[in-house]
Amino acid sequence: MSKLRIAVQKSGRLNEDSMQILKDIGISIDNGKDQLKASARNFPVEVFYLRNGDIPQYLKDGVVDAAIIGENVLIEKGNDLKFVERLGFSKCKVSIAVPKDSKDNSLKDLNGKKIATSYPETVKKFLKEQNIDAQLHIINGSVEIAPNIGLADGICDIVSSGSTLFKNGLKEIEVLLKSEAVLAVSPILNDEKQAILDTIQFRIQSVLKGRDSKYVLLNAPNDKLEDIIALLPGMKSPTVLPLAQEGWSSVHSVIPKNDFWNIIEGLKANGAQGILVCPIEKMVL
Ligand SMILES: Nc1ncnc2c1ncn2[C@@H]1O[C@H](COP(=O)(O)OP(=O)(O)OP(=O)(O)O)[C@@H](O)[C@H]1O
Ligand SMILES: O=P(O)(O)OC[C@H]1O[C@H](OP(=O)(O)OP(=O)(O)O)[C@H](O)[C@@H]1O
Ligand SMILES: [Mg+2]
Repeated sequence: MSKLRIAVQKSGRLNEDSMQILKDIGISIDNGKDQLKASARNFPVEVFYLRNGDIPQYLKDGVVDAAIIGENVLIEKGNDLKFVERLGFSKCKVSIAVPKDSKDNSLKDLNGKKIATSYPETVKKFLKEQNIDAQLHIINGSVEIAPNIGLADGICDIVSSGSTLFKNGLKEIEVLLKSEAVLAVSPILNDEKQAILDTIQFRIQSVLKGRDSKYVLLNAPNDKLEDIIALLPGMKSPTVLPLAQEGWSSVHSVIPKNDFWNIIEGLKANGAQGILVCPIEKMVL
């Protein structure tokens, strides 16, 4: 039986969350130190530990079948490579920034200027679309230092918290794209491997839905049940069970994590008591 070869970043910002998601979908890997390849014990998967920046080429060549990779790198080096799932971690932007006291305040001010970047293809495409003619200076790291040492007028690099820009006295003037870790796939996948990928994708979706939701249990006075139920979406609708105490019910439901506090405050305002909130490990619809 064939195995699906999945690439993950060997070390760096994506590694830990990538290994965690594989673990959460039930793929156990014996991860020996300095091992570049490992087989899962309980699933037809082989994991390859590679540099994030090298992964697009391996996908194109069919050397690996799938990969957990930053979307920004896929855009820069992936040409027509597709991804099948956004994974919700390593969120960042790719932005253009200039010294904060510079008179350049918008993209058009960079006409005829020099931009340092590790993302030349992304920047070239963007500048062309925007009709800006700037020169690129390609460097692999510490891009934010370039304007301070007279290497360039501006930079284009990853921005997350913004602290690297701040520390180097830079201001963001344009966001080219937003990125997060994605599950990318090789265009060369046979049916057997596609079936393994489908199973992995289904499991990942169950884990991600679980992470985005909370399970809520509460006691509700029966005369307020209608209002309380109206606040709770549930998977189909909330479960309502009578309590031993007359006039009260127990209500169970699933709520989206990002609306959590609003819903809880609404429940309390409608007389809900003993509200319990539990994490959901996996959610299979
Ligand atoms: N500060 C950040 N906050 C959030 N995500 C980030 C940040 N920096 C990088 N990323 C994301 O994580 C990915 C990996 O970044 P990291 O710095 O670990 O590796 P790298 O040096 O770009 O790659 P390689 O594995 O090729 O050495 C980036 O491509 C981007 O998608
Ligand atoms: O907005 P911030 O939260 O400051 O994050 C942005 C910084 O993070 C990344 O660098 P990293 O720390 O990965 O170092 P690297 O350049 O060696 O990859 C990126 O290249 C930026 O420099
Ligand atoms: Mg980095």
